[in-house]
Amino acid sequence: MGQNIQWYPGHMAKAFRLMRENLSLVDIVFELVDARIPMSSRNPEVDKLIEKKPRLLVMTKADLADPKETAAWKAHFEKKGLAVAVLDTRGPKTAQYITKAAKDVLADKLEAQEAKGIKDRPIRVMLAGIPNVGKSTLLNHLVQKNVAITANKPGVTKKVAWLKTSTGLQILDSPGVLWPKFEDQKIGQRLALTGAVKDTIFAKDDAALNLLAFFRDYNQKAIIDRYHLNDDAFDLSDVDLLLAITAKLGFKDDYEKAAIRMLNDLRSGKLGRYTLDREYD
Ligand SMILES: Nc1nc2c(ncn2[C@@H]2O[C@H](COP(=O)(O)OP(=O)(O)OP(=O)(O)O)[C@@H](O)[C@H]2O)c(=O)[nH]1
Repeated sequence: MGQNIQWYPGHMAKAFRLMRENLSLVDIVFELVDARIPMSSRNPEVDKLIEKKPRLLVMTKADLADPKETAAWKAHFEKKGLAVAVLDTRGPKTAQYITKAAKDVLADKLEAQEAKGIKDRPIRVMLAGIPNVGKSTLLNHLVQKNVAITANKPGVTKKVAWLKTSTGLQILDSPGVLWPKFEDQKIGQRLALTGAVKDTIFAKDDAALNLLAFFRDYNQKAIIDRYHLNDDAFDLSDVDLLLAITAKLGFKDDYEKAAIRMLNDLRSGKLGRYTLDREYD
């Protein structure tokens, strides 16, 4: 994985096909979404793709998101019938927590297996999500000892690699990469602010102006404190505010440099916890 991917219809069709092929091999899909953008980081096609396969919606990066909003989103998804796990992926209890959540989703199936005398069969999992949502981090965290086991994929000679967790899961070595919804401008802006899409697609100063517009409604104090501005700084327009911050940072009139600093501050949590998606559809 690594670099963010630019999506074209051909890429999308291929990613879709790869996921669909592997779907029959697993018991459950972990659909990862970024807790700061639980709607914007979801793929519109995912319901159609996963269909009736058991699913756990995993909200990653919860340590960066606003806890009140995360709770509201969790309740919203649960109301729609989805099982939800909320994570700081790097937390010490991740493996136990996520395993229990998966077992809860599969409770009926596991009970039926037990009635037939099948015990301790591993639960096979596919991770799926848009770039940068935390798929590799979760995988690495779950699989502490890198024990890869391979098995023949039915019907094809290609081997499938499974990674074992200490908690009885087997995770498909290659996560499903889903594409975000670039078409909607508002969603594109939020993907850019959280770093989910390549920086080069967006003008940094536009992104910084979006950031300021968001904090104008959300939390002016976070900006005022971080950049040592006057209490009435938000009387300025977003553009003048960006210039004021540029000057405060000592960058003279290089507002692009200031914009980069602000985006880094936002993404690393230096402007506090925040959730950009706040309308529940
Ligand atoms: N703060 C925080 N950072 C996280 C969390 N999960 C992942 N990250 C960070 O997010 C970045 C992206 O994580 P990856 O695991 O590479 O994401 P990915 O989905 O595999 O990304 P692609 O390879 O682009 O598909 C990394 O810098 C991680 O350290 C989390 O729960 N909290």
